[in-house]
Amino acid sequence: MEKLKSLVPETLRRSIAASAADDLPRTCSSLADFLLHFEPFQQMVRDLADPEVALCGKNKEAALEAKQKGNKCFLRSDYAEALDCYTQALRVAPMDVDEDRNLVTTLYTNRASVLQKLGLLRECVQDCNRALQTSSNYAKAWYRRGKANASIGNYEDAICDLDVAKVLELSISGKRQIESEMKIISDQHKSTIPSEQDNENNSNILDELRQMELQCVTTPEKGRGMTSTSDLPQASLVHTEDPFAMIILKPCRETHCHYCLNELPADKVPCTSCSIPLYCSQKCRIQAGGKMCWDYPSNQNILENLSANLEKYIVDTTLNVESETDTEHIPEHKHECKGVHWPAVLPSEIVLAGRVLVKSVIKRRGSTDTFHLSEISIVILISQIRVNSMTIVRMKSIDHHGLEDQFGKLTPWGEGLTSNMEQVKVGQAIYISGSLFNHSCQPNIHAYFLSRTLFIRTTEFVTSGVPLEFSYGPQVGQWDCKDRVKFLEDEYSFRCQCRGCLNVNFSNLALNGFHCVKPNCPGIVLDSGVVNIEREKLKYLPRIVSTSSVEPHLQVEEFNTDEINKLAPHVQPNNVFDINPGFCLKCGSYRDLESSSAAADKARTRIRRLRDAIVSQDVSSTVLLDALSSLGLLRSTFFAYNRSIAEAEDNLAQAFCLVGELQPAMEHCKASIEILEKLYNPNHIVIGYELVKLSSLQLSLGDRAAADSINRLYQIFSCYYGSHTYVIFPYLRFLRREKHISSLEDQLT
Ligand SMILES: C[S@@+](CC[C@H](N)C(=O)[O-])C[C@H]1O[C@@H](n2cnc3c(N)ncnc32)[C@H](O)[C@@H]1O
Repeated sequence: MEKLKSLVPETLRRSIAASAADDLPRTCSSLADFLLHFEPFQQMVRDLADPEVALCGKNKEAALEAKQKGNKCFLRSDYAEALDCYTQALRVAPMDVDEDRNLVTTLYTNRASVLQKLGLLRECVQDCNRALQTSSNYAKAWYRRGKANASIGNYEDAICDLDVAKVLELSISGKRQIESEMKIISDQHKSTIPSEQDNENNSNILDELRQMELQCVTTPEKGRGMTSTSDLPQASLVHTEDPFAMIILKPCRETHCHYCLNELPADKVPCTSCSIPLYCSQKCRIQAGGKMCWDYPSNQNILENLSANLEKYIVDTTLNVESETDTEHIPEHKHECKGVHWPAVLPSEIVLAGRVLVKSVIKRRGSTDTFHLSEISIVILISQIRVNSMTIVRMKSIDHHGLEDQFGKLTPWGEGLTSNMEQVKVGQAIYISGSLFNHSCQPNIHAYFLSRTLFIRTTEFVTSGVPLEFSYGPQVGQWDCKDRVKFLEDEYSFRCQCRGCLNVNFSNLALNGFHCVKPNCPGIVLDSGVVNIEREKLKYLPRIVSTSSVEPHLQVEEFNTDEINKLAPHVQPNNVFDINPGFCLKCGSYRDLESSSAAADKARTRIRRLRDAIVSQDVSSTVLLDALSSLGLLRSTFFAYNRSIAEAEDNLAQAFCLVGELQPAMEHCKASIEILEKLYNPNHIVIGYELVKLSSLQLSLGDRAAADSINRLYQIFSCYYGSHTYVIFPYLRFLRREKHISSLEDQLT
């Protein structure tokens, strides 16, 4: 692709780059004309579309080779490697429905053995199901399913599985062995007390989604946007939606399901017609690609000698998922499957545009409208995708079992939760209604994803008619106004008109502010970048602060009294000096920002060194002491709520944790939270993440304040994720359970 791009004449490239909207039809047509008559382009399309040459065709020889490798790994007990080999073999194995026992059946059965060895018993049962769906008379697969079902306590299924295996087994000795195993399982079954069902969290999402009346309103500043016709309490679910079209991002192609975007399990399911996508289940495979071309084998020949119950059991086991799956919607992968697999070679936005087009074409079939697409509409579509698509993110999962161990032993939280929560970008999607929500750097709603479904919740009480806006990325508290404005202009090509950017705001000044040169003065000193963007807003500030209330002739709605109150202690109430870079807003003293910045940069370099040491898990006392003295310098140079101080405190908390000194770790963690509470707000999700770290340290130290921290973080997460809190942050259960255990211990002592 890059090579092809470099072959487009420079003049043509320049004329397209410099095109105004009116010129685009002409310049784009020139590019289309050029490519249509350009032989290397034609050849590339031919190569990509040729199933023989293309990357994604099935290949029986390659599948057999990978299978052999898998068998060898299995024999030398290298199960992890065997798992990879069988999965690779399944990706390229063709579905030979004519053969008595096709390769796919054997591969799923072999992989089931590996999964059994690895203790992944549910996954083992799934692979047996897949094997039986292609060859229902395969005794070995029924037998393995029975053994795995017995191990996870599904005794009734296990007995049925072995019963079928016994019928299919040809040798008398084999039948006897199965019979004796059935007897053992049956005895185990009788001695087992049925366990209580975990009924928690079965709430129906649709029940939660009240009949919110959202309406689309248009303003000159932001175009269309969404509001509610009634007041909305905090944490209300206001919108859910499945994407019109979606694409998995390239870095996640081997790790996440290509349909639902959840992390892939050990029993990955490849596409039956090509070798590219991987799914977490058959259901996702079918949703993505539609029902595939092969038919299920008939069960007729094995059903003859069986009881009616067992007959029904076989039918249920071998036909379950496929027949139940709703395939009404338009499958995204189907038109890309076989021949060339475009997502492997083209940029995500182009593939997404292709999926939008296919869906539109299919939807119009049957309607009388004709569908005509010119080069210019494709260009518009692609640029609209840039503006309107949403990036689907996932919270990187924490290993719960590891967590449980840590709680069990109450060991220090070195590698656990004192590190920051990480989000992974997994997909890009078009949501038809979701893309009508505008951006705010101080949002009042929060968007998140469960598999590919978008959910939107209020994070504060929202009065009817107030715009509902989530953040497209930057937020007040994270960056100052000029950085946010620049980011949004670069990434989304609009100048932000949100409340966080238009109004006076404490964080916009504090985040990168300097300390006054007088050590005891609480005033803020601003640099020229901040002054330039804030000067207009600050013009009214001294008068507002001096009267402690907003003067009637000023536009009241533009001033948030909470923000003014936060600023009041740090600025001079009387307008006696100008707002200039380097001058304290409280006492007017001058600070030489050039030399202060140079000194602060050195301190930040030493903090970065500490960060590197944390990453390599090798924190020496020299690095730690250096960082501590740098923190002192940052505190005397920067304003008390400057973000660099919060970051230094956070790094020190992690470093002390790593070296096993939990008390100072906890103090630094608290200091970081104190700053972030001012920059964001005390109930912001960022504070929730910090409280996870703090509470885990408090638990390790046996500090009773852990209970309050855990309650607080639970409140914050519930406000952002409502009934999905535990689905998104499963470890919160462990924290709450541990809090409960500590409080019981307190009662005992
Ligand atoms: C995903 S669309 C939102 C819906 C859009 N307003 C419409 O009329 O279709 C994003 C576009 O909305 C506008 N927009 C969204 N948030 C904005 C904001 N805070 N300030 C100014 N324009 C905004 C920008 O034009 C941006 O490119």
